Amino acid sequence: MNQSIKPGDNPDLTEERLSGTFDTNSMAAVIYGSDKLAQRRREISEAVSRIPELQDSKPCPFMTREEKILEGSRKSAILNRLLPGLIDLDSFEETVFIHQEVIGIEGHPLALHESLFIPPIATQGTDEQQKKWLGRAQRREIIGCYAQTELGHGSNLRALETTATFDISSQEFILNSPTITSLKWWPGALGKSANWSIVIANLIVHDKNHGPHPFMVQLRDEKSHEPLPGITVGDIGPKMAFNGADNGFLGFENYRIPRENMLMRHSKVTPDGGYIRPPHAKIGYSGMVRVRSRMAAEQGLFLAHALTIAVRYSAIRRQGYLEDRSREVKVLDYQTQQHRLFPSIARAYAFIFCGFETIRLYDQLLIDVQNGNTSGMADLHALTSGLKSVVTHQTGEGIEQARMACGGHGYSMASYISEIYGVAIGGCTYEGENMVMLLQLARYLVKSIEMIQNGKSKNLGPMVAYLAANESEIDLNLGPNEYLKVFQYAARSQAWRATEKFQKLRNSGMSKEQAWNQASVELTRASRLHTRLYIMSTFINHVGSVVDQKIKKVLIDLLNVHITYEVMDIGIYVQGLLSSDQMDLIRNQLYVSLETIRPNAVSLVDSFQISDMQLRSVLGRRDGNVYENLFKWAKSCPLNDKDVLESVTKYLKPMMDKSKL
Ligand SMILES: CC/C=C\C/C=C\C/C=C\C/C=C\C/C=C\C/C=C\CCC(=O)SCCNC(=O)CCNC(=O)[C@H](O)C(C)(C)COP(=O)(O)OP(=O)(O)OC[C@H]1O[C@@H](n2cnc3c(N)ncnc32)[C@H](O)[C@@H]1OP(=O)(O)O
Ligand SMILES: Cc1cc2nc3c(=O)[nH]c(=O)nc-3n(C[C@H](O)[C@H](O)[C@H](O)COP(=O)(O)OP(=O)(O)OC[C@H]3O[C@@H](n4cnc5c(N)ncnc54)[C@H](O)[C@@H]3O)c2cc1C
Repeated sequence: MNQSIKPGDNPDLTEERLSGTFDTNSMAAVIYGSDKLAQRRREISEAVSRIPELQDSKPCPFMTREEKILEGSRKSAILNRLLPGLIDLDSFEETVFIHQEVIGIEGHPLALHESLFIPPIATQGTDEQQKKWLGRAQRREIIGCYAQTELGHGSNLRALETTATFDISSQEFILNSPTITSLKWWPGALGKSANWSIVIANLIVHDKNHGPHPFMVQLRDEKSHEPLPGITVGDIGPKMAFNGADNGFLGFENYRIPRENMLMRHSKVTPDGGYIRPPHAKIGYSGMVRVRSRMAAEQGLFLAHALTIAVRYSAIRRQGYLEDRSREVKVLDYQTQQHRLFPSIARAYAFIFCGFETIRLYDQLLIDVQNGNTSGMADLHALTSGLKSVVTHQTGEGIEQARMACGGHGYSMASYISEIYGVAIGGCTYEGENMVMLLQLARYLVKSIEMIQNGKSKNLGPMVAYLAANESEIDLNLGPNEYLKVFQYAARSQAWRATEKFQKLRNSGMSKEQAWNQASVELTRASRLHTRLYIMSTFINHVGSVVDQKIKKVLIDLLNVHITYEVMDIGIYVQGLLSSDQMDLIRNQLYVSLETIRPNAVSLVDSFQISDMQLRSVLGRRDGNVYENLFKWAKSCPLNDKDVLESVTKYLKPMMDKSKL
């Protein structure tokens, strides 16, 4: 049963919901990992909807940037007061969820406090440092951000220029931004809101540069909020989206902090200027791995937002005819519309399933690292580097298709899809530019193939074991596991092709760096295929583990959309494996699977259970009453406050008057 049906809804949408074959609350439990977690989301949405001061003061598209920041701060402050009665304060998921519900996706002053400021203190701070700052941060007595990227460098962390020089005599670090390009640039909440920051700076002791390390740095006076002497700070200006956040710039001039402000759980500077190395050279990068490990689920949900809007709207939008000339059809009945939307629904489910898996893997790694075992770091770094890149890219594509699927109204901010798109595609850049991260995964793939070449296949981890197989024929009776083999073939042959290209260039006498650069397009292709294979295999395993038979049936239908679409999409890589007859068969299976999923399309997006408040879309309203509300929305546009604007009285009217003879 679809739990979204209510009296007064658009009958076309009710019809869709009645045709669903499964219970949407049960599907939500599978999406979010348990009935309890799904139920908590519903309870929080319900509780928030009853609190008048948490409602939007006006639609976000009608707000200026200053109003967005003000509104985000107003709601953050109210939430901080109300949170203990609304959520489990120890749950990061609930904290993120309630902020997104109440404030939305356009960013706010605390958006990075929970995800980038608190975690480094908790994982890289010593027990004393945690005692000093963690409680204050959690109670929000201080607001923090994460300042790593600089005007001149974001990707290449080795080239960061900010310095933290240890002064033994005063037992302080002296922070400096020696050049214009060394200004910190981009950190969210830095511009106007944060008064503390984790700052990544090159640690210099006795004239030796030990590379980037994290420091706790106070930026603003805790009473006046004025920048402290030696600090230059401000907002970097409007962005493509995410304008409720104040991304900022930051410079230091001989700014001193106590020795105890370097986060010293792993690397240490002793009072006499001794340097103690961390147990793994890249342990300081683990905050980034944490965020990347959460991005697949986060992005899957961005895609889910856009699809909820586009699928619901496509079910109430009637345009053109099929057989019956007496009534126009729902645009959702067109095969092209289904082909545009349904594979993305499948991807959204796949990304969320994968995303919860990588969050679990990260949590396990954290425990291992705290116990001194860093052996899993390289694997998770490679996995999350590829996953964040593929998922953000495909999410962006899917959201843009969802916008176009809504025709003209998709282009209006009333659909809200452009904001979702703008925020989501930021993910292609932040936490590691996608190409750069694909190349990180490629290093891992090349190393794996080199192990095979050196006769050490048995040392390969489970995620790359397929690289050593030798599949060259596929059974025509294609089930999920055969599709997986097709994908393995594609990923494997591309990984070998790219590696061999790199090796050939090396053998021709080229330097490692040049050879890598000349092979890099092929290498990024290998990384994408490897990651898409991982997503597919996680999806298959997840569906296999579902117990509720009605849910399992529809997930198998969705999986069929996914695997057929994905294999068609990589046709060029499987030409040596599949005949044109086999490709035709797969193409037809895709069309059949689109038809099979059609009656459940609305129920599948309803199962994401994204409330109207969170969706902030006139087109995507749960009740489907779009047209009257679009008219209401347009009338409430501030431009319509007056019939005759100054633009007319001051310029257009005099121009027209002058033109009259
Ligand atoms: C309360 C409110 C809560 C929630 C808010 C609610 C609603 C919000 C709604 C929506 C949110 C939406 C959007 C969010 C908005 C904003 C964005 C958020 C965050 C963005 C933050 C940032 O962007 S922070 C900056 C991130 N920067 C980067 O990612 C930089 C990328 N570069 C790098 O990571 C590195 O430079 C590098 C990895 C590319 C290269 O590093 P390096 O040169 O040092 O290494 P090498 O390439 O030489 O590699 C050497 C070997 O090291 C291995 N390696 C590298 N990294 C790691 C690692 N992390 N772990 C393990 N191993 C690693 C590498 O593989 C090499 O190994 P070899 O064996 O091959 O030698
Ligand atoms: C919305 C948003 C929020 C952000 N929030 C934060 C934050 O809170 N804190 C923070 O510190 N930073 C933040 N950032 C910054 C972000 O992390 C960086 O912008 C990102 O890591 C990319 O670095 P870059 O800007 O230097 O890109 P560049 O590296 O300059 O990328 C430009 C081009 O060069 C290519 N390129 C670069 N290096 C290589 C290479 N080795 N091989 C091949 N191609 C390469 C890239 O692929 C890209 O096409 C944020 C950015 C955005 C957009």
